[in-house]
Amino acid sequence: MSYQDEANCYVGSFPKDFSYGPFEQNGDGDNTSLQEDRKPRILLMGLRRSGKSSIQKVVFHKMSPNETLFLESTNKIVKDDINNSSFVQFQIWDFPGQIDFFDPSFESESIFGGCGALVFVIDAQDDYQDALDKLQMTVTKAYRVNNNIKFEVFIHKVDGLNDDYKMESQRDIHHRATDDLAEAGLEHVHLSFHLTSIYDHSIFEAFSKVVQKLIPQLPTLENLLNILISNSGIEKAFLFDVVSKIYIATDSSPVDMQSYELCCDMIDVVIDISCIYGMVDETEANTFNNQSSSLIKLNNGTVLYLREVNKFLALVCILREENFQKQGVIDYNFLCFRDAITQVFELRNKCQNAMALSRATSGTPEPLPNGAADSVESTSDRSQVQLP
Ligand SMILES: Nc1nc2c(ncn2[C@@H]2O[C@H](COP(=O)(O)OP(=O)(O)OP(=O)(O)O)[C@@H](O)[C@H]2O)c(=O)[nH]1
Repeated sequence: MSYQDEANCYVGSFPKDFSYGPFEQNGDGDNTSLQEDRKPRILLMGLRRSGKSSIQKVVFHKMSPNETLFLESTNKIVKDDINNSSFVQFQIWDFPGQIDFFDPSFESESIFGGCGALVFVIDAQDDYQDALDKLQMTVTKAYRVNNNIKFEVFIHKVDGLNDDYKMESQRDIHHRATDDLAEAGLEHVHLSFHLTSIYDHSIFEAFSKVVQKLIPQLPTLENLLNILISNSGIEKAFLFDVVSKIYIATDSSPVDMQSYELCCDMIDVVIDISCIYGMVDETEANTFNNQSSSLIKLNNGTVLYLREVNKFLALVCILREENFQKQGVIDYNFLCFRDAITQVFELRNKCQNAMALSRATSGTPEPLPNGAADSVESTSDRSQVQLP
């Protein structure tokens, strides 16, 4: 089986969680629209000018941060399909800052019902009391409709703040937001906080964490990465979605921002070089393919090693130069790793296809072929609504 075939294996129907592979390859128009409707949603909310549209444009549309200065205010919900070009597939809904939950036209059931994560953006350069009030209102409203939502608070625009003030703001916002929730009787609701800016990699890192929480196979991917690094003398390994530079998994050692930035930069280098020198045919859109790999030796004795996993995913490893002498072992272990990942998603595909088939024939879901019903999936699947 070629690598391209392997990538195509991931195509399938994924009713609730992340889908793997472009829908267009499915070749079934009706099925495609069904899948589009069932894609998990990430909602971007927050006050006006807090930076929601900028985040979406920078992370998923390669807009340079400076260009966001010219973005116009959003005045209706903007739905953005993150698919086709990327391994990770979902929808991002960008809300206007002035949204009014008490407006009768605000369909909270359908908006929050199928939502996987709600990202609330707070402008840390501004007075954030109003934002905290809005956060409390938003969480209360959303949690009542769907208690499976992951709530993520981005303390945003921290590029303008010094380190002490950043930490102080985070502590203060954390404290006040959790107090507000406790007052509303929602002390059990968990909020995750991230310090972010579009002017550095923090926004990509934060989005990686949001996306990871919605990938049901994450523990398996982490385990596979742990096995790979411990048997190959690798210090840190990231599994990247190449297009968005979101890492969908890493091994269980702590992530330090510098390592992540190095790996992101390496992906940029590989893509740039591939675009300049790797294009066989002028019409070729994606030059990152099964032949892609790269090795960069830094002058501090560290090696960065990139291998493609499939059309959308790359493994980027950081290791000491002396450990790279056994490159054969690393390469062999990588092939085992890639096989294992393929199997994980093939199994996932089979389960999803079986569920889709049983739905089509009987109208009610049947147990998964391996007998392991995915409770999270079925719960959320029930709450999944058709898009307006
Ligand atoms: N310094 C700094 N400015 C940012 C950052 N992110 C966004 N901005 C700026 O914030 C302003 C508002 O950004 P938008 O993305 O339009 O904000 P929004 O939340 O979508 O605004 P509405 O559509 O009105 O709700 C723009 O001028 C951006 O350039 C950041 O990380 N740091």
